[in-house]
Amino acid sequence: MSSPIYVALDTPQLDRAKAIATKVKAHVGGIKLGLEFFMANGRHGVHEMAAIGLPVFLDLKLHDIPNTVAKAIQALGPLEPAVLTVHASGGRAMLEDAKAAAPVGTKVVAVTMLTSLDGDDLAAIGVGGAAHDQVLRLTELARSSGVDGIVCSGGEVAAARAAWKDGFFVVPGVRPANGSHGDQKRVVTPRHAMDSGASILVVGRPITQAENPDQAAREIEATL
Ligand SMILES: O=C(O)c1cc(=O)[nH]c(=O)n1[C@@H]1O[C@H](COP(=O)(O)O)[C@@H](O)[C@H]1O
Repeated sequence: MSSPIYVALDTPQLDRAKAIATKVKAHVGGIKLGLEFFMANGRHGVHEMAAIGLPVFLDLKLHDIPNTVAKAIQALGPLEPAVLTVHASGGRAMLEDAKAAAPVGTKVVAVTMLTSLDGDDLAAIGVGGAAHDQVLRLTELARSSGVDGIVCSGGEVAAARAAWKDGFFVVPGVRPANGSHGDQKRVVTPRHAMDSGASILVVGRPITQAENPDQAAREIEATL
């Protein structure tokens, strides 16, 4: 079985993204290209990275009115990413239209609550209650809107999985024991996330900033 690790290649430099992907190729199941990479390298960059031969997770976290999101996804269609993100808080119509606009083979996953946020951040944007409840509310919205899965932290994935048995669960914000959290607030270890029901893990800096990215990926894979 291929590794559940998707390495987040958060860099504007195409050459650097290619070099890291090539180094870690044997120990990851796919690559994740996000806003930083896409803003700098666009569709051309995605094509170049796809040529490496790993599945591509295109993480653009689309969040706009339904028509705009659907048209943006249609425009991305020829890239045929394995996974594409939208924000669950864009609402039911946006989620339904996003799924309808995506290529058949692309999993559309809805970001529930960013792993960089905690309960205080929710309160600051006027959302009452705990992070856990907000994630479960948006999980149910995503499930009933027909997308393929969600993005959440490893702290909520067990409850989300219990509520949506065949959903696709993406867990970022994972750190090896004693790893630096950086800007992430809701963090668990990769092993904990997998044991709790994650389908795939997104791992960025613990691999990309390591002195030896291949060894870092191998060490994380060995804990799973
Ligand atoms: O959708 C994502 O991938 C995502 C959602 C989320 O809630 N939190 C989150 O960190 N991410 C992404 O996961 C990656 C995490 O990177 P590291 O913190 O460096 O491992 C980044 O590329 C983020 O954009």
